[in-house]
Amino acid sequence: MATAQLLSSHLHPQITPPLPSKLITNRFWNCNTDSTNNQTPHFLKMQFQPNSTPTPISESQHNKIPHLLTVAGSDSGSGAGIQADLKTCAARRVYCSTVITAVTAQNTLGVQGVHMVPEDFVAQQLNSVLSDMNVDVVKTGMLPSLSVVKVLCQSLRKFPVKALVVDPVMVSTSGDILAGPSVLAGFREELLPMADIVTPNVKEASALLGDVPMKSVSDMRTAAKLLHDLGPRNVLVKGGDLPNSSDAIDVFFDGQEFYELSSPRVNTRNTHGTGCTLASCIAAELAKGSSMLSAVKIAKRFVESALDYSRDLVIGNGAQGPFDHFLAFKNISQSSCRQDRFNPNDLFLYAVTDSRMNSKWGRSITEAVKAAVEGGATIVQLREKDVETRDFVDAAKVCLEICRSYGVPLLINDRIDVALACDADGVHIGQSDMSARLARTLLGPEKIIGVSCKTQEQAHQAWIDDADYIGSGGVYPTNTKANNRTIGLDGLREVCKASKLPVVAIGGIGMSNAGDVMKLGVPSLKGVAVVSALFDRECILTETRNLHAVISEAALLPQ
Ligand SMILES: Cc1ncc(COP(=O)(O)OP(=O)(O)O)c(N)n1
Ligand SMILES: Cc1nc(C(=O)O)sc1CCOP(=O)(O)O
Ligand SMILES: [Mg+2]
Repeated sequence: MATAQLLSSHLHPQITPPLPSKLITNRFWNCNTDSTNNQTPHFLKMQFQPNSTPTPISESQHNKIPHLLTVAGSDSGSGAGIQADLKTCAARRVYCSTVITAVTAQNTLGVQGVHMVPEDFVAQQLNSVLSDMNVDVVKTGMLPSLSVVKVLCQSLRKFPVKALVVDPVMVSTSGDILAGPSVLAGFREELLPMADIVTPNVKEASALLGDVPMKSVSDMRTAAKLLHDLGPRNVLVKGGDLPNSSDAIDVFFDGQEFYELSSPRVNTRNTHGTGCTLASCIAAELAKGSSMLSAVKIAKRFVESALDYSRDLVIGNGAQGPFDHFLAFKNISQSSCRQDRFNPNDLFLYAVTDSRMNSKWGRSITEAVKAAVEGGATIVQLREKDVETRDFVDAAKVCLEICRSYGVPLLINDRIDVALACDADGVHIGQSDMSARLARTLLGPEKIIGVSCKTQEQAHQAWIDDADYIGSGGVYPTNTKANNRTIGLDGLREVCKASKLPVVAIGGIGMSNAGDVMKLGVPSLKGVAVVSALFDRECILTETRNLHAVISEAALLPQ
C-alpha cells in the first residue's frame, strides 16, 4: 500500500541531468493527431538525443489507462458520491469503476432516503472489480456501516493497490448523517492505518478525534498530527467550513512537514460534492503517477476552477447546488495535444526568445524556436515585446505545433491573452504583471505558470499563489533586460534554498558561466534560462547543443 513509487521528484526536487548522448526526457502526451475524429487519444512518445535530431516514436500499443475504483454511495441528484467521482475521473482522463455501498435519494434540498447495500453484495462488487481490472488506486466515500468498512479492508488486503484515498464521509453538505458512530471506530482502527491519505473536513476531523474543538488553522494542524498518529501516511484537513476566513485554507501533513494550502473562497451556492470531487481528483492524479503533494495541489486547483466556472449555474431549488465538472475545460481543453503535467526537469535548458534579436539576424520567431528545440532546448518561452498582438498569436500557434512535435512545453511571456488564444502550455509573468493567483484562475489548473522572483518573499508568494516554478535572476549583468538588478550566485542560492517551487536561473548566463550556475548544487535549481546566448548568435542550433553539453556535464559533477 505504500506510496513510495508515487512520490516523484516533485516533493524533493533534485537536478536530474540527462545522461550524455542518452535519453534526455520522455514525455507522454495525450495526442489526437487526427483532429477530425474524436476517438480515444493515443500516446506519442518523444525521445531526445542531445547530439542528434530528435525523432518522434509512435506508441500506439501504449494502452494502459490509469484506473481508479471508487467505493461510495450513489447520489440521485448526481452532485456528490459515485456520480461526482465518475465525472471527476472523466474530466481528469482516468478510468473509474464503482462499488456502490448505498443508494441515496437526495437533491439540492437534502437527503430524503438511504438504502444500504448489504455488505455481502458490497463484497461481491469489490471482488468483481479488484480480481479482474488492474485497479491502481482505491478511493472511499460513504461507508454506511462498520461491516462495510470491514469487508473493504479485507478486500484491500486480498487485492493490494498502489494507493488508498479515504474521504471519511459522515455528514452530507445539507447536514444529513451518512455514517454512524460505529463506522468511526472502523475508520480509526481498520481503514485509516491502511490509507495513504485521509481527507476530512473540520467536522469530520473533529469527530474522528472524539469531538475535539476545531476553530482555527492551528487547531487543524494539531488535528492533522493526531490523525496522522492513527496510521494514514498523509492527512489533508479541509478548512472550507472554518468561519471568519476569506480564503479556504487546508492543512496538509505528510508526517514531517505541514503545508497550508490556501485558495480564494468562491462565492457560490454550488458547492455540493466538493469533498467527493477533491478526494477523487487526488486519487485520479495518484493513479496517473503524481506525488502526493502534487496530487493534492492539482485537486485543489481543479475544484477551485470548477466552482468558479459554475458559480452561477442553477440546478434545483435547494440551498446547495451541484457544480459542473467539465465547464472549466470548455474553452481551454479544445486542443487534443497538451502536456499532462508540469515536469520541473523541463526547466533544464530554457530558451527565451527575443524579437529584436530575431530581427537583427533576419529570422522569424518560428525559425528561431525550431532551431532551439532541435538543439535540445527543454522548454521555450516566447518573449516578444515588440510584436503586434495578431502576429504574435499567429506565430505562437506555429511555434506551439513545432514544440509539441518535439514534446517541449511552450510558454508565453506576460501575455495571458495570447496564451489563451493559442492554447499555449502556460505563461511566465513578472512582479509587475498580474498575480499568479489571478493568472491561475484565468488559465485553469493545468497550465504552467512561472513567476520572476528576486527574493525569498517573492518565491514564497509564488508558491502560495499556485505557480509551478520561479525564474530567479539576474544572476549576472545582462544587456537583454534594461535596468535589471543583479542578485549574483549568492542571491540565487538564497532564493533557491527558500523556494518550495523548482527554480530556473536567468540573466547573463551563457557558455562561460552556465556550468558555475549548475554547480550551485541546490536541489530546487533545475536549470538555466537564456536569451542572448542562443538567439543573439549566428547559429542557434549549434549554440543550443553546445550549451546543453556544458550544463549536462556540470549537473553530473559531484557537488
Ligand atoms: C524564466 C524567466 N525568468 C524571468 C523572466 C523575467 O520576467 P519579467 O520579470 O516579467 O520580465 P520580462 O521578461 O517581462 O522583461 C523571464 N522572462 N523568464
Ligand atoms: C528576461 C530576463 N529576466 C531577467 C530577470 O532577472 O528576471 S534577466 C532577463 C534577460 C536574460 O537575457 P540574457 O540571457 O540575454 O542575459
Ligand atoms: Mg514580464
